[in-house]
Amino acid sequence: MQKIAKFEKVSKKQFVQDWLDTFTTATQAEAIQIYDQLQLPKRATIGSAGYDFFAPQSFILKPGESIKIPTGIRVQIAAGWVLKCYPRSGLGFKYRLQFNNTVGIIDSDYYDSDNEGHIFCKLLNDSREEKQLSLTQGEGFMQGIFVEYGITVDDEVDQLRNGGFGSTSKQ
Ligand SMILES: O=c1ccn([C@H]2C[C@H](O)[C@@H](COP(=O)(O)OP(=O)(O)OP(=O)(O)O)O2)c(=O)[nH]1
Repeated sequence: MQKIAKFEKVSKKQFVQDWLDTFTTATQAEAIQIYDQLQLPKRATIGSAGYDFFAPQSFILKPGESIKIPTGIRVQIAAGWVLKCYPRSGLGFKYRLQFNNTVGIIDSDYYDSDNEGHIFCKLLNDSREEKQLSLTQGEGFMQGIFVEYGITVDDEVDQLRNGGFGSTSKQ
């Protein structure tokens, strides 16, 4: 198996800033407490492809509701690889849990961006059976899979990334 990546927590400063931007009623003390309890993503078994990301905080999602989650995690990825994030299958089966952006693509050069490569996720409870999703802090909610990719033979891109969603189209 090729070892091509390493998960880390973003800095406490970055996490607190992003947490308070996202949850405007949260306090700094709450954000610090959440940061201190963050766990790095893990695979459940030797044969699992997906690294489970664990909920930084408990939350409830009613059908039709969505939530943006600053995971507190960044990842160093070798060139030529990408991390693709999906909802955990069990939550998909039970609640049709979706990402607003369908799949989270985490590029290797996101790590060096101005938000430290902080991975965010936007979840939607798309249940058609009026099922409310209740997730406890520390429970897995998304899985990330490292995938190798290629580029075209005439690819000459030389632009550098600095930022999250939509950053390369802003320039
Ligand atoms: O669910 C996601 C998807 C993306 N990202 C981060 C990592 C990724 O490297 C960066 C840019 O994402 P993407 O390339 O998918 O978005 P874009 O809107 O096309 O932005 P860009 O113009 O920066 O490529 O945002 C997340 O944290 N969570």
